[in-house]
Amino acid sequence: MKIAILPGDGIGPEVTDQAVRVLDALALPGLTLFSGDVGGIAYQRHGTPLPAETLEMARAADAVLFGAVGDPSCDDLPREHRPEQAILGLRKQLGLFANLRPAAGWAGLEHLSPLRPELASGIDLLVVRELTGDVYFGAKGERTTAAGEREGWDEMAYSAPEIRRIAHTAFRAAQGRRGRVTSVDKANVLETSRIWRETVIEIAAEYPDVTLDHMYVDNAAMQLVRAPASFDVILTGNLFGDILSDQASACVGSIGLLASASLGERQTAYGTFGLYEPIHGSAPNIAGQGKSNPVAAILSLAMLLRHSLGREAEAERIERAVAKTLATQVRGADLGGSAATSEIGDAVVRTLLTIS
Ligand SMILES: NC(=O)c1ccc[n+]([C@@H]2O[C@H](COP(=O)([O-])OP(=O)(O)OC[C@H]3O[C@@H](n4cnc5c(N)ncnc54)[C@H](O)[C@@H]3O)[C@@H](O)[C@H]2O)c1
Ligand SMILES: CC(C)[C@H](C(=O)O)[C@@H](O)C(=O)O
Ligand SMILES: [Mg+2]
Repeated sequence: MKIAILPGDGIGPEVTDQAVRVLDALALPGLTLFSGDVGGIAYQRHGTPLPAETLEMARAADAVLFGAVGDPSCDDLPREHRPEQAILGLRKQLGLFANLRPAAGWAGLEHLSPLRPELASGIDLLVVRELTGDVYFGAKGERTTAAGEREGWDEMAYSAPEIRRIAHTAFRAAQGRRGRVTSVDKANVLETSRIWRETVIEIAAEYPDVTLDHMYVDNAAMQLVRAPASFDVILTGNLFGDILSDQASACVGSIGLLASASLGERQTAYGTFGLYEPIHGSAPNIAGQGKSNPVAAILSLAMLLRHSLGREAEAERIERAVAKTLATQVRGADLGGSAATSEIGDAVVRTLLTIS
């Protein structure tokens, strides 16, 4: 079993280190770890945010554990050199079109949500975000208007095959959950969303056991804070999914808690090849201060073990260790506590070793 570790920038290395410690504590036989540069650090060392050797390392692995990319000192670079291009390039080039972002309320953390505690504790949803299409990957550029002013433009497109495959992911996920898919779009305005909605309806016919409803994204953003427990699976495009998943993280307490899996079609000897990362970014405002919450990275490792390595028992063991750690008040500043990043890692490892 090969895992490529790509820590990246800012708090990426801090939180990934803690996830790797948890992985080490499991002492899985036959596991080899490789690590590579990605993002701003890769640009500094190799002149590109996604060096060919990093991409090859990811391709050759059974799974990728990714930290975060983003470096404010790169903000003025041309787009192709900016750190964020690395994660977009990995997703696209590895065919990782299905991004799973689960968000569930944590017992004992309800008071950290800006929502009323009874609303926060009822949250148990999965954002299924399409990850290799939409306005992210359309043509883009800058031009001059007739009046001689600068104008930026980004093309938004979704093809029916792209929509069909992510719809299948969402319906299958709903079958293993509460059997409900809410497809989120902007079909009252966007052509991409009209095709999206019609295609999702077509695929729904193959899943008579799943209930489908549709919501415009503006209403979905409102319902997510008004009645978050009403959502089971949220099926949506790349841009809307990016935004709604950060919002869902605040509803359950902190962005430092939300993990993700990015999956494609490639099967390995042990499961589905995938890339696993917290939904948060490189958080330059707290990087290097031991203030980052490594829980999202540790839970991303659990998703890796589940989906790519076929290690459900170990995935659940990590999830139980995290739940117990949070329950014992070992919490970082984002959760109102004072534990440092490494202390949270220590506590998860310690707890892991006491449960089977
Ligand atoms: N997949 C990725 O690599 C990814 C994801 C999102 C943003 N980014 C990049 O990260 C950089 C910063 O972006 P941003 O500030 O908008 O988003 P961010 O997610 O990095 O930070 C948003 C806020 O949440 C806090 N936060 C994030 N993760 C935390 C954690 N684990 N523990 C405690 N607090 C945490 C930060 O301190 C900040 O206040 C940008 O360059 C952006 O492009 C990368
Ligand atoms: C860094 C950025 C390109 C990325 C995205 O928008 O997909 C991030 O916000 C995420 O959620 O993973
Ligand atoms: Mg995001």
